Amino acid sequence: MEIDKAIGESDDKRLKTKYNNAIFVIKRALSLYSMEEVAFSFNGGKDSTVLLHLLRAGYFLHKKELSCSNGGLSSFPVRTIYFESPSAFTEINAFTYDAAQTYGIQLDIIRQDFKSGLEALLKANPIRAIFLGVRIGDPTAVGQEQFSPSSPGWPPFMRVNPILDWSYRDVWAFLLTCKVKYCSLYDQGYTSIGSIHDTVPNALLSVNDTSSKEKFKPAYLLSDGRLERAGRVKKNASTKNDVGSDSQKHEVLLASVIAVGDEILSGTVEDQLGLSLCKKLTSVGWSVQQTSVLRNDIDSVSEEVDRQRSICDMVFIYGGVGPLHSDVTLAGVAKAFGVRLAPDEEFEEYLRHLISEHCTGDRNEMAQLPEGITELLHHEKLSVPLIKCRNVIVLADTNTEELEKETECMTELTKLGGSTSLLELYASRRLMTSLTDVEVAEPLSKLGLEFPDIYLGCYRKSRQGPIIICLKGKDNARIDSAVQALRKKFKEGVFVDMK
Ligand SMILES: Cc1cc2nc3c(=O)[nH]c(=O)nc-3n(C[C@H](O)[C@H](O)[C@H](O)COP(=O)(O)O)c2cc1C
Ligand SMILES: Nc1ncnc2c1ncn2[C@@H]1O[C@H](COP(=O)(O)OP(=O)(O)OP(=O)(O)O)[C@@H](O)[C@H]1O
Ligand SMILES: [Mg+2]
Repeated sequence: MEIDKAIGESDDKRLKTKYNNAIFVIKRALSLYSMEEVAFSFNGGKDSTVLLHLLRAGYFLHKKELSCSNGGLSSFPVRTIYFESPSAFTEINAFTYDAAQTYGIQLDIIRQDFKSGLEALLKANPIRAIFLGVRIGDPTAVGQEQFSPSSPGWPPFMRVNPILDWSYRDVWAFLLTCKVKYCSLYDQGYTSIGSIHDTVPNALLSVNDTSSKEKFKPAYLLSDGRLERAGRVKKNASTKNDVGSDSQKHEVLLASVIAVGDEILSGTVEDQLGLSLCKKLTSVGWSVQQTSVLRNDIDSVSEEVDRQRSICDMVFIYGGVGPLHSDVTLAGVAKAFGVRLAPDEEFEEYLRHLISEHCTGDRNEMAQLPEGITELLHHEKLSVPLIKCRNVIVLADTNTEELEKETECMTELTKLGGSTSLLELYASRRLMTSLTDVEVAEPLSKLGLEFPDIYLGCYRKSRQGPIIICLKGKDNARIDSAVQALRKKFKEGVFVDMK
């Protein structure tokens, strides 16, 4: 078996030890569970590529011990699952499919989020253990051991993590020693690969080059493995420029509003907060790009937050914040940023004042916030500070009065020169006209070209009713000039100012 041979012939003692330990875990799992009861979660990343070859070797050695191996390994009998996502890199997809073909893997493609996909998988198959390429430095590895039952709220299975104790260096030592193929992105400076929305090449591997295109060294040259996730950042400017070129032009900030609540989806509760928030954001000149309602489910939250934070300036999320089992919003936000939830002493102090007598146990679950990315924004009118995780604001409101107060404070914090533009104030004006849409269409689009920095919106309240034109921009003077220019295009008096 070529993998076992390559490691056997290597002089790297550390790698040999790591390999032997991982093989031990794999053989143990293969003797505890039958072939039908195990699965391998493979995603084409470097860690799962390591695991693929360890499993091939481990299976071979396991069979050999049972003396039923004929010495070869033409197909790989462990059920292999791949959660394919539209936001995966094409190179990752291509490598995953390619590896499956090369090593005779029957790949089960799942196009659902992890949790729902696993639920369906376990319902249809007798799977009891799943091999994962999780390593101790991963945010999701916290608290895990080589054999760890799935977390509460997840379908029941054993997570088997044979390379839990492997370092970044061990991973590359293995892949290079065994001379196995890995995804091409790792040769282009990517060191840990998430979705296309949150992954860029690791700047620590950047090569200064005179040509205009930035070049990167391969991943195995990263000297400090602790920084492997340095490329897991929001593609801040570039993503937003790509998707929201409109917003750049109009200089209007883009917002996304996310509600979390099974009861909203089932129609049990009417979502008033979303409506109020959209009104408030629009009134201060923001453009709400999308509103969405999600289930109380960590993966649903993290996937949506991940998507929205890359295309909007600010994401506002509410619902699912608190101590209940269904309160998964903060965990979802943490996961979207690839960090863990960790106790926040400052926040805990506020909560202690607020709910001290209701606190049970020695740990306040509500005081766990996304680690390293959370900023607490204080305002004297708020009993608990606002939670801001980069460009995601987590609102703890339960009704519109609370929301009103919180958004007021956000606006004030900005006026006072707060750390970030939260609800930056914009100028806006609305005009009403009884002209037909055909009459206003062309002059309006010309106006848009003359005033690219002004957002122009149009709507009518009924099919026959008057048309309302909204102008939004950074200052009143610019809006006034645009209104004047519009008026000049028509007879006097056809546009009436609205309050
Ligand atoms: C097969 C499988 C099982 C998982 N089981 C759990 C689990 O029990 N608990 C949990 O919190 N996350 C679980 N996850 C989610 C992972 O912890 C993690 O979010 C995922 O691997 C994505 O990592 P990334 O965001 O760094 O790409 C599981 C994922 C997969 C693919
Ligand atoms: N989309 C997916 N489909 C199947 N398994 C997955 C998926 N995403 C993650 N996993 C499992 O979780 C493990 C950890 O994921 P993680 O992203 O940390 O590592 P990786 O993708 O193997 O390597 P890298 O850190 O370079 O991205 C993977 O090795 C794999 O077992
Ligand atoms: Mg990955």
